Amino acid sequence: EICTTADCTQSASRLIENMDANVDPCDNFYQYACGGWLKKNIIPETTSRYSTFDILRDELEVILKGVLEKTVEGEAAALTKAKTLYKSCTNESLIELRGGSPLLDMLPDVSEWPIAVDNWETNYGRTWRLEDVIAKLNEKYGTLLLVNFFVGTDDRDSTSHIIHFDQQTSLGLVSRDYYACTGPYAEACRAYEQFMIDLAKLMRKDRGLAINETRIREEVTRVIDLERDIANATDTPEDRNNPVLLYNKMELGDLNANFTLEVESQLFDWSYFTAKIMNTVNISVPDTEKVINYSPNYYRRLNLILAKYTKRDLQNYMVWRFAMNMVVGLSRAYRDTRKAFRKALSGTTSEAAVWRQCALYVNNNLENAVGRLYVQEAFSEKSKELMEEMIKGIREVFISNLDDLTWMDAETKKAAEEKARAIRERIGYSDNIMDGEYLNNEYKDLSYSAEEYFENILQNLEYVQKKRLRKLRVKVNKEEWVTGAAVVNAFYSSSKNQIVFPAGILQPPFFSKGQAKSLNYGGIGMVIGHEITHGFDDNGRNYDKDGDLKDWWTPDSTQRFLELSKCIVDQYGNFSWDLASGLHLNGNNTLGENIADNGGIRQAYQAYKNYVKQHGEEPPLPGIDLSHDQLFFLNFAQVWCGTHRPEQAVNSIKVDVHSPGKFRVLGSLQNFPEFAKAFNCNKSSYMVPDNICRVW
Ligand SMILES: O=C(O)CCC(=O)N[C@@H](CC(=O)O)Cc1ccc(-c2cccc(Cl)c2)cc1
Ligand SMILES: [Zn+2]
Repeated sequence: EICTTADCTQSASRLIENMDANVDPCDNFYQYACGGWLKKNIIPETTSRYSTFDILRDELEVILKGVLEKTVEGEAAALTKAKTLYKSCTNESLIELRGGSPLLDMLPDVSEWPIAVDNWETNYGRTWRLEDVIAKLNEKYGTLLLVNFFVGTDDRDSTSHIIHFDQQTSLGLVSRDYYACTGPYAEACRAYEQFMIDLAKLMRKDRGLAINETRIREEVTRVIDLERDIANATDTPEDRNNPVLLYNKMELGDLNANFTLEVESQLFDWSYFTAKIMNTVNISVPDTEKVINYSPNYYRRLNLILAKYTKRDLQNYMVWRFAMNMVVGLSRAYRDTRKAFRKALSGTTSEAAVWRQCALYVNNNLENAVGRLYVQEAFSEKSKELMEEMIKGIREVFISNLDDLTWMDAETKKAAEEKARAIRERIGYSDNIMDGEYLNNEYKDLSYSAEEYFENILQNLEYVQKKRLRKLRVKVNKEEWVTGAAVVNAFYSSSKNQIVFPAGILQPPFFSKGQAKSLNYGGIGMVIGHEITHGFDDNGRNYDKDGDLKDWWTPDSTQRFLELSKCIVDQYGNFSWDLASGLHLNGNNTLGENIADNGGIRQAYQAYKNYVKQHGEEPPLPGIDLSHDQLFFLNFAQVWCGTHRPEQAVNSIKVDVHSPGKFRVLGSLQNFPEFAKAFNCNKSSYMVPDNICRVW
């Protein structure tokens, strides 16, 4: 009784197409699962990473294009706004006509870019204050530089918001390693420098100003030296992976006392700076205000750096960081200054189609309006209850697995179970987005012009910042979703102790109500287990069931957790990635994701076996001679059939907390004996290492 429904037929052919049955699954299961896909697919020139997962996102963008281009009479105002924003973004001829003016006209608002004007000292330098520029770029342009001020959830009181001072977390180049400018980073540095030179020249030309190439190069060199110093002043991700150590609570007034910052003998006034930002949302902040300082050492190092540079250098740097991101909203000449830089960082030789960029932009900025359009078009309600059943089963497996853990004592197990039971789930989309009133209210302060894309971008930048800053005196809304619905991804929030599965990921190969359960459990089941396990990874484990940073572990269980995690750090750190010129994965920075992957596969598989025990074996799939146990692993692996451009590989190995797909598949299967059993792999094969790692 082979299953010959459309779903079974389609999934069977997809599985067969992607695999390479000539490869021994015990030698290299990734090659076995994806060999067919790798033979058939070439990365498009417009993308830096191409995989089954990325193709789902590309397909989602096609759906967004359809719904954003469609005019619907009498629709909610919020939906029309999304379509207007999209139209302004795709209005290429008008954007071309406007050249660089939209950017050139607003630079005075941030005290101008010295490199692109004459007499900057006279017109701006004299009254210039570092606090003013950092504050303006923050509260109005969403550009957080030098002093990274933001309002966020209080780690130790997840119902409240609090002001945070952090190190600069965004750099012009990908990460601090790039500033070595040698080896794989040389081209990126060169292209970054040329990008700044070309933009400065273009702006001076458009302003009818003389161009002194030597002068420009000198200033550009100083800007990059400054940024390199800033990068080297930041704490590394390894230094920042323990949220307990990051949590330095103090009073605003203490910052002036303990963290001196001085520019050309001008003292940075932290209270004045905070007021400059918070006054824009009418919130007064006294010197006794409690704040969190995530990076005291960075601020101490920063002062030494500021002593080496002038106001002009700092201004050149800050406006550059803003301007470099704004060229995407301008004419071809301005976008072209960024081409070589984009190639050096991602490997792409051409921009994505404009409609794609615009669909992505509108979805990122109006996620609830676009989410509504997407859900109406592509989501089936039936998915919700099936997901609830799967989540229930996988949660139970996580909890029953606690009994097997010899390394955790009873007291900690009890707390772990309570936290697992307390995890709240969000599936598909928030009901709010289906309520026109709610949606219109969320976007009531936004109004777009179909002819002014650049101004629309500025409006969005300010809107997002003000919305965040206004939260300071407001309680955290734990019901709020941490993501839009039109998103191919899933999430765990440690402060909300919440797992989220947006509509966008509830589709094949992850999930389909008509596809075999073995495929659903190997797909979305794995993701469900992954998200649950995030609550217990090296970061999530520090938060209790209410999402507060509170230690619920006995010292002994903590000690054992760290020992077992070390096994995973070493295992993934041993993977060398050919696409990234042989660089090894960073076992520390990817630990949380690797723990989540290793937990997820185990929980999903066991939940599947429980399902089969209860409902009986499923009928075989047509044309593929594999058991459903084997199909579970095959579908699991095929999520990550894909490849990266070398530039992107170097980029992601530095900043992505996820290991590259191939190693996520290989690493988690090597640690899971049930895989070896399903494929009868013997002890000596690559997929069956001598010692395996296990945490959850
Ligand atoms: O876009 C990216 O590169 C990140 C995607 C990403 O991992 N998102 C996760 C978001 C998060 O981390 O909680 C959600 C997720 C997606 C796929 C898988 C999965 C499926 C099959 C096999 C393996 Cl080894 C892993 C596990 C988790
Ligand atoms: Zn994850």
